[in-house]
Amino acid sequence: MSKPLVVAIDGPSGTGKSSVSKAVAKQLGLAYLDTGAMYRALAWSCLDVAIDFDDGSAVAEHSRTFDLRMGMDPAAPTVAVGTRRIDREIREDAVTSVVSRVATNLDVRADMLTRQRALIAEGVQHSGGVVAEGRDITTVVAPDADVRILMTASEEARMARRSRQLRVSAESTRSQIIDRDRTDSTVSQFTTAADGVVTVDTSHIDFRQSVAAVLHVVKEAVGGDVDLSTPAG
Ligand SMILES: Nc1ncnc2c1ncn2[C@@H]1O[C@H](COP(=O)(O)OP(=O)(O)O)[C@@H](O)[C@H]1O
Ligand SMILES: Nc1ccn([C@@H]2O[C@H](COP(=O)(O)OP(=O)(O)O)[C@@H](O)[C@H]2O)c(=O)n1
Repeated sequence: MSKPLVVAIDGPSGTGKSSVSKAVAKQLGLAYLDTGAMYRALAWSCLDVAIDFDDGSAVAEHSRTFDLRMGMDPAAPTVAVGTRRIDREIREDAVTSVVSRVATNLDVRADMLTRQRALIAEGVQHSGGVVAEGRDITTVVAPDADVRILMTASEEARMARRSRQLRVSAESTRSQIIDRDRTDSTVSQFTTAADGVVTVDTSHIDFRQSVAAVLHVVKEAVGGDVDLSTPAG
């Protein structure tokens, strides 16, 4: 890759952001940043040290001071607080059900913005670029990214994927994703594409086709600078 490449991908839950972003980062030899995992890590850490979620300033203060460490290798991304790895813990219901409470705290978002921009700069420096995904990457965190994509999918497709992924009923998935997206959308706009953002609708395409669709958008945006010949590892 001749020059740094930043790919920003946003979208609601279950559209395929994480899995597709990881595969694209692998294919392009870039770092991978899961910004949702950062909010999840904060929620986990607040639970761990028993911070009252109703106390917005205590949550924001904790966000500014906790020792969050993100590993950005797309083949094995990691999340830790200090030396404690919490990759599995942040996916548990206890965290999923409270994560929007920390993510809708505007002081928390300001802190995460600083952390995320620093991580993107690190990805550019060490890996020649980064694929960063979340809810506000194309609009707030990296509005100048070389490639900006909004992944969408029908509510049915998203619920079906999540229930398959978590092995739970579609109904219990509803509150996990639809209600959470509704709360999240009070602070970030991730259901319609902002100016210059390309929409990739994954409702009727499978995972491999979604990866190919994103790679196609990257290629269109940066042309010959991208080598798509290396197979994903
Ligand atoms: N285009 C697709 N078609 C079918 N399943 C998909 C597709 N993209 C992702 N998946 C699967 O759907 C589930 C949710 O994907 P994930 O990447 O976690 O979504 P998000 O990060 O947007 O919440 C995963 O099990 C993933 O393998
Ligand atoms: N850029 C981002 C990414 C995630 N988030 C928050 O973090 C939560 C978890 O994000 P996630 O990407 O792990 O969630 P899923 O889309 O995988 O369900 C979301 O529900 C949002 O509350 C955010 O506010 N801004």
